[in-house]
Amino acid sequence: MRGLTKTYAAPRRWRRAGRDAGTAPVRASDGIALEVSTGEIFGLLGPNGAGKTTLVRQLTGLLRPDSGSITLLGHDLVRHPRRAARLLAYLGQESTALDELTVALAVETTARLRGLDADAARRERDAVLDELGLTPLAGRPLKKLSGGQRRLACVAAALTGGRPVLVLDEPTAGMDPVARRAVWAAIDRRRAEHGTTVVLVTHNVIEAETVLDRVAVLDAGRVIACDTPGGLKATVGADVRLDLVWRGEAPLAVPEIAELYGSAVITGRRWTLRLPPERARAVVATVTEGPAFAALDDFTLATPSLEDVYLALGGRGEGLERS
Ligand SMILES: Nc1ncnc2c1ncn2[C@@H]1O[C@H](COP(=O)(O)OP(=O)(O)OP(=O)(O)O)[C@@H](O)[C@H]1O
Repeated sequence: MRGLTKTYAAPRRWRRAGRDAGTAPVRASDGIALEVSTGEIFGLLGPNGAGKTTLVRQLTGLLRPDSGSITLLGHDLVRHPRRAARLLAYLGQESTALDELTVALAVETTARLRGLDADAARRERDAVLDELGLTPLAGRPLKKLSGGQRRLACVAAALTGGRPVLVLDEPTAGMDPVARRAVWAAIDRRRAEHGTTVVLVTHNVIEAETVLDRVAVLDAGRVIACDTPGGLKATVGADVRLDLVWRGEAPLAVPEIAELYGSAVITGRRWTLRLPPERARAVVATVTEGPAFAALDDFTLATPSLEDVYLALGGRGEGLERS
């Protein structure tokens, strides 16, 4: 992608009414340039409204950019947007098209639509349902599943047909940890066995750190950083994060604790501190004995995460998931 821009006009009826709120056009892609290599698991990370879905809808040929170019496996997708459907599998945020079908039929039909013959489609259906732990739900209509189960069935459909590129918009949203891990493993396996390229939108920092080769951090339609998770983390330096959760009031009578008061980010009973490792060790020694320990409910010490990178780059951390 080169120089991609997309501006959403304010709805005409709002402009006519001359309302102030929401009448400004929104530049949802603001000169985006990204190169994703074959076989890469590439992530788009950012809070609500950062422009991730707008970007993947352009990549999948569903939304025309105002300017810029997109080349996918040698095809110009701005000039020929329909070619995207033959090259990639797209899992959008909402997938209601398959709702009336059973899980098995949804997967099998998708495989057939992607050109597999009847036998191959059935074999692939059985394999992917097994891989994602969906076999017990195979006969249930999607509309009668829980949100997480339905999402998992949609992932199963997206994985069928052996498309060389997968574009997945928050594939694990609403899933429990077992389902999430099954999805991450299935994605990883396709990359290892078939060199599949994956573009994955996520709010989930753990997902980003676990499965992504590289990640682009988006904010207000721009790429504000792009690197491996490790490379991004190295940019925030060696400080570690210490979270202290007090049972009630913080023990400010302990001088070492009172000293930290000014530099802590306080959320209810939780103090979050960013400290050099040496200093963090000294604070841990203080809080694990005497009156400070008596006042302590819980603590965690962690090396920098992508969340820290995101905050250091000026992103708003509240949109990110940490589980
Ligand atoms: N059809 C539309 N018309 C007008 N504005 C839109 C439209 N779709 C999105 N926007 C605006 O464009 C910006 C980017 O939206 P987009 O859906 O791409 O964000 P996102 O990063 O995918 O967010 P989320 O994490 O909530 O899915 C937002 O400010 C949004 O309000």
